[in-house]
Amino acid sequence: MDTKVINGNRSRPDHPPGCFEVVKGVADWLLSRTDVRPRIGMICGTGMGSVPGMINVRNEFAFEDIPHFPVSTVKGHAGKLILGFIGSVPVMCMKGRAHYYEGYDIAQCVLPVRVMKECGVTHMMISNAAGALNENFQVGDVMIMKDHVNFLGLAGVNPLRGISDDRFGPRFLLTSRIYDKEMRQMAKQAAKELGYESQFHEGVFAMVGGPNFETVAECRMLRMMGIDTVGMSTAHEALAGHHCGIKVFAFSIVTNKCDMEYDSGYHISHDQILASGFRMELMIRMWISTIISLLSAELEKTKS
Ligand SMILES: O=P(O)(O)O[C@@H]1C[C@H](O)[C@@H](CO)O1
Ligand SMILES: Nc1nc2[nH]cnc2c(=O)[nH]1
Repeated sequence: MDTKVINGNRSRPDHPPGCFEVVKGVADWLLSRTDVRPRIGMICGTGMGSVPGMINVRNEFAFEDIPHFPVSTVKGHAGKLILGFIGSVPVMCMKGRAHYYEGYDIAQCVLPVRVMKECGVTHMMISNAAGALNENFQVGDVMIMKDHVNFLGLAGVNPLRGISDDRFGPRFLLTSRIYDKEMRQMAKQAAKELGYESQFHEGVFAMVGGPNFETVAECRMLRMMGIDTVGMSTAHEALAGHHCGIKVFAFSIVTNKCDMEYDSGYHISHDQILASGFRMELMIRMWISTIISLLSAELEKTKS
């Protein structure tokens, strides 16, 4: 059998999803088709639809045309990878994502993050649509993630599971500062400059597996744990990014409140979530554009 030795471990013969050789191969495939050498990576979930519109596009690829890339099957997730510039900043932007609940292995879900790193990305912005557990949050608000509870990761559904390859990062990863402090600071400054402060919060996100929305008892449990928003993406991507040394910034777009009462009659649907996200697109676009202006000065300092 044709096996390969990586760091003293014997890998499966078929190159498991997300192994270094596959990631490097995808990065080389992309870099040979573009002149853009990206510094900022973006994963645009629901509500971030207008952000790719800010990009001076050089190259655009459908996820299904990129070797090994997980393809999104969810309404509202366009499934395009864009390379180009926002101002003078070279970016690699995913318009949509593939979620774990769509049936992918968790390592396949984070393959794009590791590809970003191999393409030169140093800073990443990740968004999700989320339900608000914090009673002070309103639909239309944004929560900057200062931390997360990764229910999948805690249960072992973790992109760091399996053979440890030092070319990505360490076997045992410290995650107590997973969300970059300077980027969070810039995001808060940008919200202040734009006069959006009252709609912006900082808090704790929980990633659950989905695709169902939570029961009332689950919502109550999450809130008791000190969690502010809940969604079906992001934590695994942040983990993979932090693991390979990318500075990670992430936020929740509050598209609905979570149902805390049995007789509330409150109804949540994916279409409502898309509609809420759509209404926030302009504000998000202005905010992201301001953050990138603030970040570009820092990127200049570390230009190779
Ligand atoms: O990719 P995100 O997290 O923004 O997608 C949202 C959250 C769920 O996957 C789904 C629920 O409507 O859309
Ligand atoms: N799990 C979960 N994901 C969401 N995405 C958008 N809203 C929600 C929600 O209420 N729960």
